[in-house]
Amino acid sequence: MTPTSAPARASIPPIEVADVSVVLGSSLILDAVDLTVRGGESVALLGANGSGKSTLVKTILGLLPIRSGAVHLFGHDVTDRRTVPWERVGYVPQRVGVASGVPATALEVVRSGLLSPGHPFADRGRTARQRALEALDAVDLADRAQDHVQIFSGGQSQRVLIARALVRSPELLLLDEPLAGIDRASREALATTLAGLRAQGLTLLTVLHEMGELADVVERTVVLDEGRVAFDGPKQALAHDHARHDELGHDRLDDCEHEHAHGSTEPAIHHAPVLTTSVRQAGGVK
Ligand SMILES: Nc1ncnc2c1ncn2[C@@H]1O[C@H](COP(=O)(O)OP(=O)(O)OP(=O)(O)O)[C@@H](O)[C@H]1O
Repeated sequence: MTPTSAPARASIPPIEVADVSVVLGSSLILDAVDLTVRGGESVALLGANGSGKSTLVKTILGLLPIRSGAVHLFGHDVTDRRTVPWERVGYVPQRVGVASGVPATALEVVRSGLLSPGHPFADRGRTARQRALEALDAVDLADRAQDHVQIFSGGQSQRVLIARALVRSPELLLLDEPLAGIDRASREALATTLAGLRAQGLTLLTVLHEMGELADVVERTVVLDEGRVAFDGPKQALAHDHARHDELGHDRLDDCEHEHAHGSTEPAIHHAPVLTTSVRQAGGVK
């Protein structure tokens, strides 16, 4: 097999979701979803509860059966798991409690990110330790390496999970609701961490309920609505749409839980707004 050349590698999108439908139980959860994320992009995946965000992320990772369409990670079909370069992909699941009753230090949790099928001892040795310390340093927790994760706050736990995802130096990071349930200071620390990763060229796909502190880290937003892509475009276009709430009236915004004062001229970027026809037609929807 001819090795892929560097320019060809660079032009292959980290994520390519083409016309993907997913059925779980007897329900169509994803309906003909298209999503291409190019190298170095930072994309927020927004949508109301149950719109299919986590399902899409798990589908991208090849964890759920695809009814139709195809998902490629770095050009490799995810249904053929053995061919996918998983070391180039990091995943931070929806917070599952980093401690989970297991007495482990932050360093041990992060080292466990080096384990993979066929490499049962990859977390051992000096190099593994060094890599784990570097990953903890990237989330500003190197000084807490020997602390037990049971005593960590929600935000610190989230950063440990990010460090675990970073320990294999991935080029693509998928994060499922990293801001959920953590205090403001931790959210700001996370935003700083992700901004730093983005500056290093990492590709980011982040599931969010609202952009909040991550607004500056995101350049493009994709909104799911009942399993379909309802919007895909620059975050500014979505902010503009949301700022029109007052003109539209709340009967069009029955999914709105945002906190900004209506009547404010400040555009706010939140979770899945009910999109207006104008934005759908303005080229935001693909
Ligand atoms: N294994 C499953 N079997 C059947 N239905 C499922 C399964 N997993 C998820 N669903 C359903 O799929 C829909 C989408 O769920 P998903 O978790 O992807 O939504 P989400 O947008 O991530 O929501 P949230 O913001 O609440 O996390 C929901 O209606 C959910 O109940």
